[in-house]
Amino acid sequence: MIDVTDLVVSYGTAIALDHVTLAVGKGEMVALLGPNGAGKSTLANTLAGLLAPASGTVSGTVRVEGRLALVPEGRQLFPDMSVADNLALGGWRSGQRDPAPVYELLPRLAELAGRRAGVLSGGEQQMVAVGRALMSRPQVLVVDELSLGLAPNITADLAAHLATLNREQGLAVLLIEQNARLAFELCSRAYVLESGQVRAEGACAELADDPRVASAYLGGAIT
Ligand SMILES: Nc1ncnc2c1ncn2[C@@H]1O[C@H](COP(=O)(O)OP(=O)(O)OP(=O)(O)O)[C@@H](O)[C@H]1O
Repeated sequence: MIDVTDLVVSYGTAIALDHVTLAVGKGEMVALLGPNGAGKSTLANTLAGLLAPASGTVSGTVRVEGRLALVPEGRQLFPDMSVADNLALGGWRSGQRDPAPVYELLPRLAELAGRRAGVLSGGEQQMVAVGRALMSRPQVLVVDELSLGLAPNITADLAAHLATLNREQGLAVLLIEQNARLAFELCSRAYVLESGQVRAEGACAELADDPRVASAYLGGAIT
């Protein structure tokens, strides 16, 4: 669903992604781990076509099959708009107006529909961000830091929703996370990005035993 080959993205002279190659197959859940500044959001934004041409230069190949939707870092909701209107914006490009399928998956959103997004809790806002992405009926979802600022039980609840979508609807997911434990629970494969380079990749079960990866979880450099 996602095929990235030799991707280089730089901001002026600063290289954010340095010859990155990665893939997400049909129905796969794949994790992308890495410390702050590794280039994770740059990759997410490149995949979603959000990289402003003026801010970055790009080379390499990015191929996406089907519709890709992004749950951006920090949710990026419109705080003064209602939950229903935030969801509607997610369906704007695909012409999908009916939120019923999203309410069916995330029933709490139906209860929150009339509330202003800005007054919701962090977990509720993240649920809106996930719901908004699902409004476009994507075949592949890129989630940039699901767990950011959320309590573990809220994160686990949202993660369970993603796992259900993957299992029941074959939604492919690229889960960008700093919480490696969560990523390894959900995903079968992972990549570790550091300083813009893929420094480790493989099955989560194997990566979890790799001391270099353990060091990356703690924010240290991979040697
Ligand atoms: N618009 C921009 N202009 C200049 N430099 C940028 C821009 N966006 C990101 N960078 C730089 O590119 C590098 C990668 O940033 P990016 O946000 O992709 O990392 P990240 O892994 O998502 O980090 P975090 O986990 O902290 O969100 C960083 O050094 C960052 O300072």
